[in-house]
Amino acid sequence: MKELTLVLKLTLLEKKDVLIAIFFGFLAGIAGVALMGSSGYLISKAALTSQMTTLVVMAAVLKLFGFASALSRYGERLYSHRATFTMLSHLRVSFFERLSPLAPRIFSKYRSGDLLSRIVGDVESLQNFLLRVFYPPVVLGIVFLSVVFFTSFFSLGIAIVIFIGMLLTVVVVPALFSSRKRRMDGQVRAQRGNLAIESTEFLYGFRDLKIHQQLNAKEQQLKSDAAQYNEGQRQEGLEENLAQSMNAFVALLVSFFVLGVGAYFVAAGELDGLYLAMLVMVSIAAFENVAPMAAFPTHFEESRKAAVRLEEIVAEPDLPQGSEPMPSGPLDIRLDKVSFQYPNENSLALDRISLHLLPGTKTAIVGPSGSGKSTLMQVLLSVFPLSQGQLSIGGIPVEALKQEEIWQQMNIVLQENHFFYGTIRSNLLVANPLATDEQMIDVLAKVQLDILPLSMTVEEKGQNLSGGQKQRLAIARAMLKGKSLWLMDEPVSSVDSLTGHAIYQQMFQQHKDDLFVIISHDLTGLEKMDQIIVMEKGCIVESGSYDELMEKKAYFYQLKEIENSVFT
Ligand SMILES: Nc1ncnc2c1ncn2[C@@H]1O[C@H](COP(=O)(O)OP(=O)(O)OP(=O)(O)O)[C@@H](O)[C@H]1O
Repeated sequence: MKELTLVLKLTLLEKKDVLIAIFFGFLAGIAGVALMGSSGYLISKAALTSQMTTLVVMAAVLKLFGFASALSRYGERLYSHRATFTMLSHLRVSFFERLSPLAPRIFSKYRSGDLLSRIVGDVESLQNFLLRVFYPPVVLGIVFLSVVFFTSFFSLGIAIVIFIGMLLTVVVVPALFSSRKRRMDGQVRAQRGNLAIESTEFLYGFRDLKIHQQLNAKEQQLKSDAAQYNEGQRQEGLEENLAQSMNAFVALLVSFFVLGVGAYFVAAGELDGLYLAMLVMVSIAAFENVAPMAAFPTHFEESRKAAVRLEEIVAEPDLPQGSEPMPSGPLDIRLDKVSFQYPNENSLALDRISLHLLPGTKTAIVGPSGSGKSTLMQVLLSVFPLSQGQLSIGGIPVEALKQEEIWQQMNIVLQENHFFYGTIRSNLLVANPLATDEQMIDVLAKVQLDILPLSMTVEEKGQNLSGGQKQRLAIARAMLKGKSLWLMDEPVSSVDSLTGHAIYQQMFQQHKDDLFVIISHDLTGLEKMDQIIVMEKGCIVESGSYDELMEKKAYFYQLKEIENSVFT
């Protein structure tokens, strides 16, 4: 139950609706029982009396109970569903708020299909929490206790039979089916997750699967996963029907028992025969609503598992966040023996990196593939928590700063940049919502992209732009942001070298006082950089200006020699 605390708390935010739903649920249940009971009484009374007025009054009362039952059921449905959907919206908002800070790291742990299945499927499953787990037992319990109390005035024996029947149908039968269900439920949930994972991979990788002629094989796999999931759901449905039928059967047996015991008491002179039909009808009506209780363990287990699966995603400790404001003025970045290890990896991706990056300087980070350059960039962006060491910006440790404030101060261009469906204008406004058309045209010109009109449509993920155009649009976006810390990971790798160098020249000339950190595979043009950091296997193996490193004739010099030999 502990796992459902958050859902319960969010449900109780709509306390008023929940209480009204319980009240109407009780009213509908008790009116239904009263309707059946009074009809039983009316039948007996009609057989024994010829007094018309009594019969007319009884018939009117019957009608009243009928109306009351229907209206109360409507009220119950209205308020319980309103409370449920409001709770779901609270849950989605609270889940999203906790998920969004984890977004940069989340895919190292979960596949997107799995995330989708959890976010959509599990949140959806929790709609059953109020409707089938929380309030029906409360309503049923109150209705049953009222019925037991009422029948005890006529016959204690019958009241005890109904009470035992209640224990059987509300507790014993559901408990018998719950362990079978628990086993089955785990399988169906895994099958659903699997299907979601395979479907998203199929969609993401459609082009590559087609190129490599693997589409049919993957399609077959998907069909077999879907068939397994369908079969699992079918079995689950059968099991649920079996449990409900069993419960209805036990309820009917109890009503027969009430009839038998009642008849015995009438024969023994312990019960007035006038009330026998009424008590049997009361019992039938009270047990009428009990069949869905067989599904209670199913829904309880489903809600519990859904809550656990959702909590698993967001339970990951968030990065420590402080509240210190970002210092104003030029900012420096200092790394002091910073190490970083990816979760579930054995070796360090960054090993005791120490660096001091000053305002007004340009630093290039170079090194072979897999040496840790992008990881260093992610650490500078404070996306990952450090395994060891300290990172400070403007003299303040990053743990003391708010993550959003850190990003607020940075012009960031990553290897892969996202473009939204919209226009060039709307994609530029992401960086600076207040930018004017003139400013946007100006930055487009600086990255030599002014042939693209601001109103041009950008398709999803920028599919209608070339690789180089996307990179230049990302740089234009960073320029528009206009902050003093520039972090760029291979920003012009898909741009021809002439245009790439012209863009760098523009940036460096226009932003002389800013701090630039640029990851580059390309070793040409690094003469303009103030500092070059050479990385290998997560360590800094060399650093210095271009001339210093060339003079040293060590690692960087050798890389340069290899590059020259390849291109000459
Ligand atoms: N999300 C991740 N989870 C686990 N290990 C990772 C992850 N990302 C990178 N690594 C590992 O960390 C090491 C450094 O990778 P990184 O991407 O920083 O290298 P890089 O120098 O930027 O490479 P490239 O030049 O090819 O982009 C590599 O061994 C890589 O396998």
